This record gives sequence, structure tokens and C-alpha cells, in this order.
Amino acid sequence: MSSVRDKANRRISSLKSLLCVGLDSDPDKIPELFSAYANPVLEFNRAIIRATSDVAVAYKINTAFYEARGIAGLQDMENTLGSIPDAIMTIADAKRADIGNTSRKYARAFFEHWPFDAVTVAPYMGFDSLEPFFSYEEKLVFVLCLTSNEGSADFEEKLMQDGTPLYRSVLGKVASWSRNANAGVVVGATKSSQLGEIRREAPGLFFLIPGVGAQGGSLEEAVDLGVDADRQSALINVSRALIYPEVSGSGLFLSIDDYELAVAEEAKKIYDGMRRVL
Ligand SMILES: O=C(O)c1cc(=O)[nH]c(=O)n1[C@@H]1O[C@H](COP(=O)(O)O)[C@@H](O)[C@H]1O
Repeated sequence: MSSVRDKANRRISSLKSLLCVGLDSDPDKIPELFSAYANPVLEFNRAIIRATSDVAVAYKINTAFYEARGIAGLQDMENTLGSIPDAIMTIADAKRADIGNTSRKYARAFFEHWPFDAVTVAPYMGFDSLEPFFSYEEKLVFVLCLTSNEGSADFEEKLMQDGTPLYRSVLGKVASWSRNANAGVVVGATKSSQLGEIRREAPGLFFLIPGVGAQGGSLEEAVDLGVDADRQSALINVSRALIYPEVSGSGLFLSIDDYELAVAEEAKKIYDGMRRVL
């Protein structure tokens, strides 16, 4: 069993949480308060980590938010990765994959240069494009299966000749490519009508389920339908709805402590919602 999977499942069982905090940290959205620092995004991320680490099982760094800012963004990504406690899983949401020779470099980037525990990858270039990721048997590789967006209808949900949707074929392949139980799939929380059936088809895969909060997916359904028979092996990601909590009263957060408190309250609400179903 992949040691990353073990680490995540141990934390899921002990905390009774599936919370994956999405660090989609956008300089245009983070509060003015952080602009006093030389690296506002890094300070923001550290505040989010402090506010959520007691209930988080994973942090997902969506690389787009860092790559968009060039070298400075990548430096923030690296320093953020270094600020996450060891017991908590780290996911590079990079959505990579290319011909094998190139994927080997992507895998090295996100598993070695930046020692993430897991990475997200896209399936449509086939086995040789994903094998370099799966060859890291201790890590976790999340393959996009049925995504949360409307565009999932364009390809993923298209019916094949045998009448089954394309994402089901992805699911079967990913299960067969898993080494040392290191494969996972991404299924959107907005697709709860298919989530239960996908879990039944793939009882041994680890699930990453984004789309709760800003995209409107149901937290309770995501938990109930996404976990495996041991009520483990699933993470529910929340990004915007958690890291940008609504301000009450004055309309402004007066201090970073205030901000952390608001994020911690939001995390606690999500955590309580999860525990009720778990
Ligand atoms: O792979 C992902 O994480 C992902 C897959 C998917 O189907 N839908 C989806 O929203 N995501 C990511 O999950 C996060 C969702 O963010 P919020 O909608 O703000 O919670 C973003 O980082 C998305 O890029």
C-alpha cells in the first residue's frame, strides 16, 4: 500500500475528517491585510494553514495560481509546501501528462524537486503518459475521471459504442494501472448522481472530490457516496468557500488573527458536516 495513502487514511480515521483545503490563493482576492508583508500570498497561505491544520487531511496547491505569477509564484509554492506539517498530505494540482519522456520530467518536478505526496494528471494521452507517475509507488496519482465542470459533457460523459460513458473506461483503466494501491480518481462533487456508481465500480481507488462550496456540490452526498467500505480513501476539496470567508459586521477584517478565526470557523463547519455523515 502506498505510504501516502496510508498516511491519509490514518488521519482520516483519527480525525474523522476528509477535508482537503484548496490553496487556490489569488493575489486579487486575498485581504489587503496581507499586503504589509514582502510575500503576501505566502503569509496568506501560512495563515490558512494555521487556521485549518487541526482538521485538514490534505492541502491541495493548484499550481496555476502560482505559475501565473512566474518565479515569485513558484517560490511561494515551494515555501508553502515547506510550511505544511508532515502528517498532512500535499497535492500538486497540476493536471499534467504528456508523452512518457516528458511525463518523467513532470513526475520528477512534482514528486522530487517539489516533494508533493500526490499529483493530479489528465488521462487522455493514455498509459505511457501516466506510467512515469504511477512508477512512484509510495505516492498517490489522481487521474481526472468525471470532472465538476459543465464541459465534462463534451468528452468525459460521451457514450462509447457499448453505450457506457467514456469516464467509465478511464475508471477501469486507472484501476488496472494502480501499483501498490497508488491510484486515485478525481470526481466532481457536482456529479453526485454518478458518484455512488463510480465508487461501486472502483472500490479500491482513492477519490479526490472537488466542487463543494463555490461550485454548489453537496458536502453530505460527497462524503456519503465518496468513501470506501472502511469510510476512508476520499478527500473532499474546498477552496474559495473556505479560504475567502465572508466577513461579518464592519465589512473588513481588522487583523490577521480575525481572518484566521473566520477561516477556522468555516473549516469547523465543514468538518462538523463531514463527521455527521462519516
Ligand atoms: O482536479 C481538481 O482539483 C479539480 C477537478 C475538478 O473536476 N473540478 C475542480 O474544481 N478541481 C479543482 O478544485 C478546486 C475547486 O475550487 P473551488 O470551487 O474554489 O472550491 C480548484 O482548484 C479546481 O481547479
